[in-house]
Amino acid sequence: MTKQIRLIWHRRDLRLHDNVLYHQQDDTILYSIFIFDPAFTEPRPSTVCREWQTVWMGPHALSALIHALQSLRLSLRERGSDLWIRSSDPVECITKLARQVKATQVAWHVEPGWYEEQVSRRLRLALTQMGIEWIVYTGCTLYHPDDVPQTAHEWKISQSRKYKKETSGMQRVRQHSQRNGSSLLQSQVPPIMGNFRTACRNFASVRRSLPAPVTVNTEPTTVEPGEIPTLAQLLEPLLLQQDGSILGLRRDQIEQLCKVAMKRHEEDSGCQRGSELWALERLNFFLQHHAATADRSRADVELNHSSKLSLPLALGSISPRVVYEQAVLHSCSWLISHLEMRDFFLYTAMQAGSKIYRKEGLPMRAYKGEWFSPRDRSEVWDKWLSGTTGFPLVDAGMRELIATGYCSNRVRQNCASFLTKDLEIDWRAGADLFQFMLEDHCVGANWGNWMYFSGVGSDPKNRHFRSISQALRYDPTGAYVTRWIHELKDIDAKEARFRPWEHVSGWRIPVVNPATQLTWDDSRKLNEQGYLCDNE
Ligand SMILES: Cc1cc2nc3c(=O)[nH]c(=O)nc-3n(C[C@H](O)[C@H](O)[C@H](O)COP(=O)(O)OP(=O)(O)OC[C@H]3O[C@@H](n4cnc5c(N)ncnc54)[C@H](O)[C@@H]3O)c2cc1C
Repeated sequence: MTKQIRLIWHRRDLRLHDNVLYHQQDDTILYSIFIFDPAFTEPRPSTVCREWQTVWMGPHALSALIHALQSLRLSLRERGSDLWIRSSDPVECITKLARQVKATQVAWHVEPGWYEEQVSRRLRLALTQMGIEWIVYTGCTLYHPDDVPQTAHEWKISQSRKYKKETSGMQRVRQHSQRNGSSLLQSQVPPIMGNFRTACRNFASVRRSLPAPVTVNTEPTTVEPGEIPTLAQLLEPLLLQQDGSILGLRRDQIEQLCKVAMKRHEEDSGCQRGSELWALERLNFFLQHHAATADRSRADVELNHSSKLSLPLALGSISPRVVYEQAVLHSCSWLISHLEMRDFFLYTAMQAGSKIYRKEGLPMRAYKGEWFSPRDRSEVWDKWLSGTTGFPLVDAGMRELIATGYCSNRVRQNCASFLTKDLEIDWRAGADLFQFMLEDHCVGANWGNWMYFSGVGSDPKNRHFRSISQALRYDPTGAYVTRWIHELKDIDAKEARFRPWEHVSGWRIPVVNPATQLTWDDSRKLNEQGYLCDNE
């Protein structure tokens, strides 16, 4: 029998635990590679307007990626293998390397996203022509695509409360199928998130996670391992850009963002934030000490009010199934619900392909509003992205995002609602900017949530957040906004944290009428008593 040689192409699956690519017949020789695709670090046309460019992986995301790769390489070296690193087009690189090591198979994971699927498709074609076997698995979701309903009928019946998994038997037949050549599912997933989650829960079971391999069977080669680029090297193309060309950002804004990310990168190099080891420790720490008392209504999650696992989940340095298993052990049901929510957006992205980038989105019903191009509203666009709209919750969120690449779900929702429903700017500008800024960017979660909160996604309620009322409810002491808005630091009046234009001399004029940022009840309260905070 010919010796099996498998080349493993790592994408957003930067882990050894629960990684099916490392589970093969014992005598298969394994080689692993990660490729920096220039498409992710070099400017590309933005989704929102022709004149602007964007960069898919911004400084914060690149910083975490480097940590995750350093850690994965070390783990592979400890197991007798290595992680090869290259910077080039993945298809050219893999086909060349496959020839060089005489690979009989190339294996990789599905990644939601149109471009990501196109690269996967090109590679499948090239390998088929070369007569090399290819194997594509799905490892990013909680529920495996082979286990969820496959037909419109199955989706429908499994949404019913009366549906009984044990009596159906439909899903058991598919339980052990692993191979999945295309990331597209066979039938349309339900457009409403709640229906999707109920159907998955009723119909499918979460597969048991796989252990990390103790050793990785490999053989010496003449292949150069390659260096992991430094953050400074990866940021070079970005820093060469002209003023305003990247999503309208000024050069000084880009330089500042890179400076902040470089500083954080150094600070985080000890713990290797985003890596597999960091993620597993974070999961245990959070579940043991904080999950039971986390107040998930907070805009401010600084004190462990949420898991902060979005970064390793986006990089694939932690498996959603491992998070699930630990959440079950600690009876943390809300965390499981959030993983299901994540699945909904990933499945939608896998299914919709390039449609998630359309202005009209994937609406439940046609969107009736008007959107302006951010170029036509460049002044307010700049105020929104730099955190100077005058509204503390939105401004704090954007400033936290710039400083860390992260802000809580509540804050992201408010920033998205404000841009699209108050400033009436095309939602895709916001999604492009978040893609560039977020450390935890994930195509499905980012583009899906943006569609959802701008009214062209799967939100049946078409929510419009009133940012002052939201702040009163979710940041009632104003602790969050004072942390990020230094102009509010020395102001004692609590009311000023919600309506600073009334209390802080020289405060910028808010970009929209403040009355639009209050619910009807809060508006009445303000009119009647002249203030919003009860203790003043
Ligand atoms: C406009 C907008 C853009 C977003 N972009 C992204 C993105 O690019 N990447 C990303 O991972 N999340 C995104 N989210 C979802 C959410 O804000 C983050 O996942 C969450 O804030 C991460 O914090 P956490 O890990 O502490 O979450 P927890 O509350 O602890 O939740 C656990 C995990 O569940 C998943 N999750 C939770 N909420 C959502 C959600 N609404 N949608 C999808 N997954 C969810 C995440 O993987 C998260 O790590 C976005 C939300 C909005 C409103």
